[in-house]
Amino acid sequence: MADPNERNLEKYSVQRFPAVADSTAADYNRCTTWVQAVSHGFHQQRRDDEYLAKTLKAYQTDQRELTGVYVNGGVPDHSLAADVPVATYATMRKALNVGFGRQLESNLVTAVTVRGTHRRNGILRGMITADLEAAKDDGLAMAALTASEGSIYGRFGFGVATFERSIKVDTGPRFRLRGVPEGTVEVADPSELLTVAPQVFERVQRLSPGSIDRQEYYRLVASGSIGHDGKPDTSVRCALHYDLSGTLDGYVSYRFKGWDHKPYTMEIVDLVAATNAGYLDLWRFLGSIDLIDEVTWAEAPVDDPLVWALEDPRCIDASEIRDMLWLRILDTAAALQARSFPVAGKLVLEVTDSLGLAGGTWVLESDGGAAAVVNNASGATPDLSMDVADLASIYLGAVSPVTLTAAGRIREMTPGAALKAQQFFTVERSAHCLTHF
Ligand SMILES: CC(=O)SCCNC(=O)CCNC(=O)[C@H](O)C(C)(C)COP(=O)(O)OP(=O)(O)OC[C@H]1O[C@@H](n2cnc3c(N)ncnc32)[C@H](O)[C@@H]1OP(=O)(O)O
Repeated sequence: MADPNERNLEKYSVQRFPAVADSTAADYNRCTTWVQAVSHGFHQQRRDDEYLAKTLKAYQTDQRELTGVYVNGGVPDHSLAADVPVATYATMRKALNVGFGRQLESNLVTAVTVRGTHRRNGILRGMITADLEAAKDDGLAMAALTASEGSIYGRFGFGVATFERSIKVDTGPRFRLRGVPEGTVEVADPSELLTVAPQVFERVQRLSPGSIDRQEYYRLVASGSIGHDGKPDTSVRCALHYDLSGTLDGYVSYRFKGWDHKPYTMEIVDLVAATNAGYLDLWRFLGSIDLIDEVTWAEAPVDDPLVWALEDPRCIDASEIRDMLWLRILDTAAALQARSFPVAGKLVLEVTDSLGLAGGTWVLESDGGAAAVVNNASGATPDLSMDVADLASIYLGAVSPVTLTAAGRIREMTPGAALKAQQFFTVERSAHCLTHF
């Protein structure tokens, strides 16, 4: 642990190891015990061998690095054994779309748990500070996570970078979309998604600011190959969208909630479209399914073209707008240089960082398209001053710097600089992330 107090050093030891899927490998048991500890931490059931095998296979494909924190010395009789970690943490590396097609390799943090009997001893702080420092030392400029609670990660410099919301769409007679279909939709066997889903998502990843490249698990879930219990989910159905030239450019996988659930509802498992037409045509299809009154989606964009395509936008009952992707800038100059800024000009940004990873004052100069140059400007008077978490929140346009100034989070030293920064950090379409991890 990076920030260990003496007590923790004596009490705990940390092991970091790659996920292995080979059940005959020496490390397999350590990995399965680690997965069981994660299930425990998230109040899920004990996992059976099938679930463990499938999960570790997917983890190995993603090259996940697992961290476990173990109690030193003995544990009391009858309690969980010393080889069961009291805390878990995992990382993998995936690309983040930072706007205008640019990709930034990022350190994805997931599976963070600390056993209730060891909480609030600084174990999370130790794990996360060590990992963020190591990721930066390894040349990464960005870390990302999705959070179980909104109060945990701001203190570590993470800021909300995308939102999502749950929608219920009334697909009764008033469900009508403007325009006409620009392709065709065909029903397919869900197993087709094992190959099709990653291909379609690869296009979406190139086109969508805020998108994170998906882990292996997604194609398994979308195709019904694995459900929450590790068994195949035979209730999953799927439809594919083809553009006018016959190229497959979108899919939806969905399941019926059952005849005892009223209104009769189709629940979207995954909806991915690489074209605007594909997205709307898949909704046309969903709206046309006989015997179904409602379609629900828990991962809908907040800025959703569907609202504006519907003749009656009140068909959508939206609730629970939630923070989704949280970003943590590890290297300010590298993260800014990774982006393309759509306006030309210059901004001087002061960034504070309580973990000491990304703080400083930077001159950002953009030519309005191809290049952004970032120079260290220590001593210069900044136009704007903000915490590194706030820079993460404006980085893909999740919130306007004008709003963060009004909230007292950003300090504007040069009048008008917050509005200028809003224009700088604009991306080509509202950031949305379809990848939970
Ligand atoms: C990316 C993901 O995986 S998100 C999933 C996070 N995991 C969960 O929600 C599972 C259930 N919860 C847990 O396992 C634990 O309570 C954790 C992981 C959230 C926290 O672990 P702990 O080891 O207790 O945290 P730690 O003692 O290092 O606390 C670090 C700081 O965060 C604060 N903190 C920890 N948990 C919370 C919380 N749930 N809400 C608000 N603040 C919190 C602590 O007060 C402490 O603050 P300080 O250092 O500024 O004084």
